[in-house]
Formats: sequence, C-alpha cells, structure tokens
Amino acid sequence: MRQRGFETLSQYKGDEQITLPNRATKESAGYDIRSAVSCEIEPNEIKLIPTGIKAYMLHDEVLKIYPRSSLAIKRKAMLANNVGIIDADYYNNNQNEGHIMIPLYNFSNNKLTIKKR
Ligand SMILES: O=c1ccn([C@H]2C[C@H](O)[C@@H](COP(=O)(O)OP(=O)(O)OP(=O)(O)O)O2)c(=O)[nH]1
Repeated sequence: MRQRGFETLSQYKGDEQITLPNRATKESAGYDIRSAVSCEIEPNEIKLIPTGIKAYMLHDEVLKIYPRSSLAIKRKAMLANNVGIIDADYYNNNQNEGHIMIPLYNFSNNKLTIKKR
C-alpha cells in the first residue's frame, strides 16, 4: 500500500485532467507541481494558484513546498509565504478536500503569465 502520494481533486477529474506532480529526473530532490489554470499575475500582486491536487501522507508527516530557483531568477516571482506547509490532516478536509494552493508573488514590473501544464 502506498503511504504517501498525490491525487487529483474531484472537481478536476474528467474533462479537466491534470498532471500529478513528478520528479523531473530520477534523482530530483522534489516533485514539480503544476498550475491547474492559466492566468496572469499583475506586478506586485499575490495570486493564489490552484493546483488541482491533494496529497496524502502518514499522520506524522508534512509536505513542504519550495520554489524552483528558476521561479525567481527567470520569472521574478516567489512564494508569498516562502515555504508552503501542507499538514497531513489537510487531505480530504471538509472545506476544500485538501486542495493545495500556491500563493505566488510577482515582484517584477511586468505582468507574469502562468500556464496550465
Ligand atoms: O502554500 C500553502 C500553504 C498551506 N496550504 C494549505 C495546507 C495547510 O495544511 C493549510 C494550512 O496551512 P498553514 O497551517 O500554513 O496555515 P495557517 O497560516 O495556520 O492558516 P489556517 O488558519 O488556514 O490554518 O493550508 C496550501 O494549500 N498552500
């Protein structure tokens, strides 16, 4: 039995099929998480980006979300909360089923285009 992993949120199943996070290479330290929508972030704006995924894990575990370095260097954006902490009991919670959201801050002077992947 798998002890930890990602699942697609109910509302994104079917037509809006999304790609679950995966390692870019065999030994990548983390899993790349994608945006479930295409959108734009204005300069100096923080936008909550839906991922369409939830994560299950053991009760004493935590999922941490860090930015890829290219996010700051190439896109001039960052995680508004620096590190996202996903609690084990966030999975399947009654409010939003455990939907992982990414608060992105555009610190550039230009509009940032986010593409659904
Ligand atoms: O980048 C993030 C950070 C958190 N969360 C979700 C998962 C986490 O389990 C929940 C609560 O996060 P946290 O404990 O960091 O939030 P808080 O500041 O304590 O606020 P809350 O009052 O919502 O618990 O929000 C995300 O989807 N993305």
